[in-house]
Amino acid sequence: MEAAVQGESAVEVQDLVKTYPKAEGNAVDGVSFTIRRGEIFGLLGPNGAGKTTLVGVLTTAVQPSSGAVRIAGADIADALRVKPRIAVLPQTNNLDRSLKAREVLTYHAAYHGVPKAEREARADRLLAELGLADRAKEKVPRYSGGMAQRLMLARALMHDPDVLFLDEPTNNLDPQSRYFLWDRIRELNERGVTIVLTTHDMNEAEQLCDRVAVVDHGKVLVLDTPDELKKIIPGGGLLELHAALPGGAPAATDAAADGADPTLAEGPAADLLRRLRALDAKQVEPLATDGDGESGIARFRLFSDDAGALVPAVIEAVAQEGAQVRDLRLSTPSLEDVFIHLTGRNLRP
Ligand SMILES: Nc1ncnc2c1ncn2[C@@H]1O[C@H](COP(=O)(O)OP(=O)(O)OP(=O)(O)O)[C@@H](O)[C@H]1O
Repeated sequence: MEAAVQGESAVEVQDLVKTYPKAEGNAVDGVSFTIRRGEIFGLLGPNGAGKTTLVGVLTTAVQPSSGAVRIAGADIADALRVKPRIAVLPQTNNLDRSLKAREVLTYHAAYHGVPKAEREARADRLLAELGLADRAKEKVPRYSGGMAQRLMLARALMHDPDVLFLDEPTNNLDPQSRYFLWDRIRELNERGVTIVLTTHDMNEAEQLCDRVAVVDHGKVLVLDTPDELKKIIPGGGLLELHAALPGGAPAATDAAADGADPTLAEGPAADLLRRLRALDAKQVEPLATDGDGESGIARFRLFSDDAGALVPAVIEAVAQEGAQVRDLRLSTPSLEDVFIHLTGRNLRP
């Protein structure tokens, strides 16, 4: 290994910009950050935020417009040096359907110049580790979606990369396959592989990632550990209220779901929201409402350092509106709360 590889940084991104021809604005808009060697790094962002473009640049698939990127010490412009250091687990199955599973692995390693004895041994080890040993001689089309995903992960590891990019790796997997993949990702990381994980699954990011970057409109909005990011939310505690409204008609919170200011709307949900906002919480948020108009259930979240202390006043506010408490839960903000807090609720194109 070269000296640079042994340094602290697996990925260094400086002032990176990517502008697509004829596009409005930059898909990646002046981004700088560092991914440390040996960490599991999460990339979160709404659709169109720029994650795919960013990962495309980091994996040499997309040409940057300006800025600098180094992967394991090598300049991204030097693809011949970068490519052997990285591997990508794509979101869609791009396995060669004419091959048997084990051939997928050995051919890939041969392409990367791994000596024969080593690639044979590595293929057997990876097939065993990924639970595919007894299906190694089957052709790719006979593989289920979950098996294909594991085979693609094995393929990605055949040339022993320093940095592994995973693009929504558990999208469309059943819970068993998801947990299995999470365990393998952790094991790989313990063996020293740096992982860059793009995901829309906030729980996955929270479970796996040492640090997370939230990207939107081509910029990194925040970058920190999941625990630190949760401190962004005003108030360290969360109280979630579900209340059955008098006469249903939860118009106010429907309006909120569309991005309108619910305080402008009329109706029992808006009245209750106003009462809750008068309490000693740092922030009160209406959520989308369940209901059939007859018995609408309005849902609210109150953020406060001491959310438990709000319980009596919340119950009283509900009673004063002639509503009924259906559920009242205390918790701490999740990464999803942070994500919504930073990127909003509006649908992206
Ligand atoms: N080849 C392209 N040509 C022009 N514009 C593009 C191209 N690829 C992406 N874009 C635009 O660049 C912006 C960022 O897109 P990108 O696919 O990188 O976002 P993303 O965060 O990966 O989204 P998703 O979560 O939906 O995959 C979007 O506005 C998108 O429309």
